[in-house]
Amino acid sequence: MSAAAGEHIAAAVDLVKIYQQGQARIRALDGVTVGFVRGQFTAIAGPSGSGKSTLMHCLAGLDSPTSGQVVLDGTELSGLSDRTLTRVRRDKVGFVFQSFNLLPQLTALENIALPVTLSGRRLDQDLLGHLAGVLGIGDRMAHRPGELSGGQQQRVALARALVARPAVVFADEPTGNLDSRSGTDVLDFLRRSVHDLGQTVVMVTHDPRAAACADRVLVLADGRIVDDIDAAAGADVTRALTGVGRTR
Ligand SMILES: Nc1ncnc2c1ncn2[C@@H]1O[C@H](COP(=O)(O)OP(=O)(O)OP(=O)(O)O)[C@@H](O)[C@H]1O
Repeated sequence: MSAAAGEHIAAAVDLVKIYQQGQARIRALDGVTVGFVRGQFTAIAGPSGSGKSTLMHCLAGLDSPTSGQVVLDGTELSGLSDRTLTRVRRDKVGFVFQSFNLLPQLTALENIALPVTLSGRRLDQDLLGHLAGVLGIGDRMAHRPGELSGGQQQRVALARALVARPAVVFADEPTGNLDSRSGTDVLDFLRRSVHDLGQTVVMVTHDPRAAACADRVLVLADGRIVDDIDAAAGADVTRALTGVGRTR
């Protein structure tokens, strides 16, 4: 897998994550090996408690595995100091969360610019203009999150995640708090960002319809990958997921 890690923008090798809760040991990840190629949209699906968020958090450097390796854009994450890990996350990763996670006191524009500013880089005005246009938020830039709808807030969060041109965008249930129309817009945008801008996107979802928008669907159960569906080749994702009652 070391060679594979070289071909992949993100890779995990034999990841194990054990949570200790009192006397109980919960094996949230049980030996996950997987690579993500550049410019692909991958969904991580599976039932509640199967380890989707844990896998995403380990891949993104938000959590550290009990054992195993994560390589993100050529950097092996294990053993990095908290400070270095924070910098790697800031420079290489864009995040989109179910709950938007915008700073309420900042305007939409300030929220979008924050990760770039914090890393000491210049905001790419052309990309910002492109993203604002595609997302339809150009006239909302001076608004604070409290003055925006949920769908608009998530579109601001998408612009924030994309404008720094991260190696990988990780999205955790990005449509979970949205009505179906706004959810569809978010998924369409993620697809376009992959196919038009070459962005790599990894999205955790329990929704088979959301997973069906991806090129590839990894199915987790009990901390293991039990299926790897090539949706780009026309596999029927909704049927594959719902047929076996795998999603919550
Ligand atoms: N901080 C923690 N401490 C203890 N156990 C945890 C912790 N985080 C997750 N777990 C456990 O690890 C397992 C995997 O959790 P995880 O959140 O990764 O699953 P998931 O597939 O994302 O679930 P959901 O769809 O409900 O969000 C579960 O059994 C969960 O209870």
